[in-house]
Amino acid sequence: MISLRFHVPLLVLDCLLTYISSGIVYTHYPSDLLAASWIVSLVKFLILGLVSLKLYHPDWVSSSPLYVLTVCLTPPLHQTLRSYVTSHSPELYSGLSGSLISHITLLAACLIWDLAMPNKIPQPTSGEDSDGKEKNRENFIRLLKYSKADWMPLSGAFIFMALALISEMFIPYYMGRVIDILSSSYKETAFLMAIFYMTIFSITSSVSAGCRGCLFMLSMSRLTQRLRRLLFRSVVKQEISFFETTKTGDITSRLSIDTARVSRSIAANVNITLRMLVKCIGVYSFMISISWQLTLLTFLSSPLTWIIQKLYNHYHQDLVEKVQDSVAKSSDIAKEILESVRTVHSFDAVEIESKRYDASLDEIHQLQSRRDLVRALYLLIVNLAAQIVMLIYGQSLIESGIISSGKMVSFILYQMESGSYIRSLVYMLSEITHSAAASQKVFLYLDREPRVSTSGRYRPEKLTTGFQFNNVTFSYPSRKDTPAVQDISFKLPPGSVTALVGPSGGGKTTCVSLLERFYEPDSGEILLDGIPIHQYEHKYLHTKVALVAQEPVLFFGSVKDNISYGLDSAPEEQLKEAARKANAEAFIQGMEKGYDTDVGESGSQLGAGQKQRLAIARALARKPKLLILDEASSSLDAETEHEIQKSLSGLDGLSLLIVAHKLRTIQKADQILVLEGGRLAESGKHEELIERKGGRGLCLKKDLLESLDCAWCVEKVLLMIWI
Ligand SMILES: Nc1ncnc2c1ncn2[C@@H]1O[C@H](COP(=O)(O)OP(=O)(O)OP(=O)(O)O)[C@@H](O)[C@H]1O
Repeated sequence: MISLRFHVPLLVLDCLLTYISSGIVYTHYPSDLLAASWIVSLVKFLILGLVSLKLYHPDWVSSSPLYVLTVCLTPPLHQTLRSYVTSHSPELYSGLSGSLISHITLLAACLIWDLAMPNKIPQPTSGEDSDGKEKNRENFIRLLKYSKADWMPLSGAFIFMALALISEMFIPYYMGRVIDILSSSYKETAFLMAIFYMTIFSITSSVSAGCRGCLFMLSMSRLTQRLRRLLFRSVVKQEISFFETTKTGDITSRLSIDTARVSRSIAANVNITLRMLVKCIGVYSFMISISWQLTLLTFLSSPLTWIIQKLYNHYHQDLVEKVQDSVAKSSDIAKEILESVRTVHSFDAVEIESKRYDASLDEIHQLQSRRDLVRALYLLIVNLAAQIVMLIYGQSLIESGIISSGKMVSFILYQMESGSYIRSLVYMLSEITHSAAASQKVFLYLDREPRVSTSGRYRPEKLTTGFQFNNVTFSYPSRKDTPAVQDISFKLPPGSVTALVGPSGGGKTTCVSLLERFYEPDSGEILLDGIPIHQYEHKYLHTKVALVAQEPVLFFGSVKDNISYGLDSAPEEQLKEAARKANAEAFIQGMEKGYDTDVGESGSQLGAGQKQRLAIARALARKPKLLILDEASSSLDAETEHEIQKSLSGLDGLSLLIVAHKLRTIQKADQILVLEGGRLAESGKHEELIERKGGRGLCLKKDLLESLDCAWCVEKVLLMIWI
């Protein structure tokens, strides 16, 4: 933002104009210097404004008039404030010193703005595309748009913030006055007035600060909530491979930490901008009015502070990122242990796992301590350097009678205030740098479109010919060069039962996932009634295809909630009928509250067989055209399985696709598809496959036997004996 091509000519011209115009105006208005200083500023603004438009600089196109306006307004504003508040007689800045101070103040503000809103922000590590440049400003504006709904509390917060700041600024001034009154000839009225003003400003500042904090917190939490809601919606609709390639810890940390940080950044940015503005015009006006020499000295120490700050920011940012990573890692560990607590207990690994978690906490602690130490050192160096220089010089000014000790006290208080301001500024600077990165990450997820499109709109009244795989080939995104299924073609006619069999890793589950549209085939097509399934409306398709997995996932809630899961509305009779067909009605009615019984977290209050029957009922409640049972009867006894199959086969037009290991399931299937190494090795009815018993699929070789999973081997052995 700071450009020599822009600032140096402007400063020179400003000094020249101030010198000439002050001389002219002074001769015409010797008695009203306040009015004179406003006229000088107006003239300067017109000329400098025109010139600044010529001094083209890309970064300054939008903000140059603001810069000129601030430079021109600061001196008369300062004079006016000073004459009203302190009864000082106004004076004209007639040369280099006045203009220099205005420019330096503003340049310092620009520098801080530059630091607060750097052009380059840390790039996300996820490898997602991003242009990076100017992104943080764009993100900030986008965040402001998200905050539109909170304009009332935010405006209130700004007003209270300005009030608090203005009141704060007057307190040190009146403290200095009290000291001066006490150390010189005591005047009671002046003393009481000073105390009165001090009290009024203190009360106003405290009340306003309280209201400001409250309103900021309110709008911040509302924004956080809004962002979380949007982010969750966007994340949860992503395709399955997104969740396979993105760590859960990453997603949850974006939902919880990054969203909060991003909303905080609004308050932080506004804090910086407003505080800079009010402090620049206010605190530094007071400081200059007390002693311009000391103020200049404070400014001269700024480059040193700035260099230290740059170094600090660089190191601190690195540490903050490490802390964030280790926090995410630690929550991943905790999650993993808690999710597999049964295994941990059965292997008596409680102590080992606790130690693993302890180690992750220790790592966080070490990193946090290092970060805090660096911060403490930084503050110490910055504050000490500035204070010592100023105190030594201040003492010489008092000794030579240039300022009174009361004024020196006021100055020190102002300087301390600006010190505390720098502290919060530094905190907010790092906060803003990280919130820029955080908002980048949040927006990346918010803007991410699922790779599996859900834009299909086709939803016919009637379906007639069923599903069909046409030369389908697919590789998982994480294993691009090894196809999980290759050139597979088969049909699932309405009303038929198809068994998918084969050794582990053969591609059975992959076929199911493709039917569910968890992934998109790399080549070939999956058709429903001759139309590619991606052209169907997403919700419609998922009522036509229902999946029951081997270990079905149930959700916390009642039996009824679980059966009607995902359905907008379903009459109770429809749910009961589904439960009946799934052979679940008897056990549901046997429960204390029947359909209203809670199933516990993830269905923990139900047995494995009951869970499977409930999951089958949930699938049937949607009245699907294709029901996929992915080893879904593994926990059912033979009789229950038989009952379920009987009721399912009675359903008109329902195709069943069964990923099976059980002989009895295979025997009854209309077609058996044998998948090996991702290819369709054999297909046909049970009898046909047996007739072809010399064929590959049923040939029992020793090496093949070893490579197959246990259940499949048992099936083969049984088949051989049976044959
Ligand atoms: N999410 C995944 N990411 C990468 N590769 C995968 C993924 N899921 C499966 N695979 C691989 O794809 C191939 C087919 O796996 P698939 O799960 O479809 O076989 P399967 O016949 O269902 O096996 P199982 O009977 O053990 O479930 C295997 O080589 C497997 O390692």
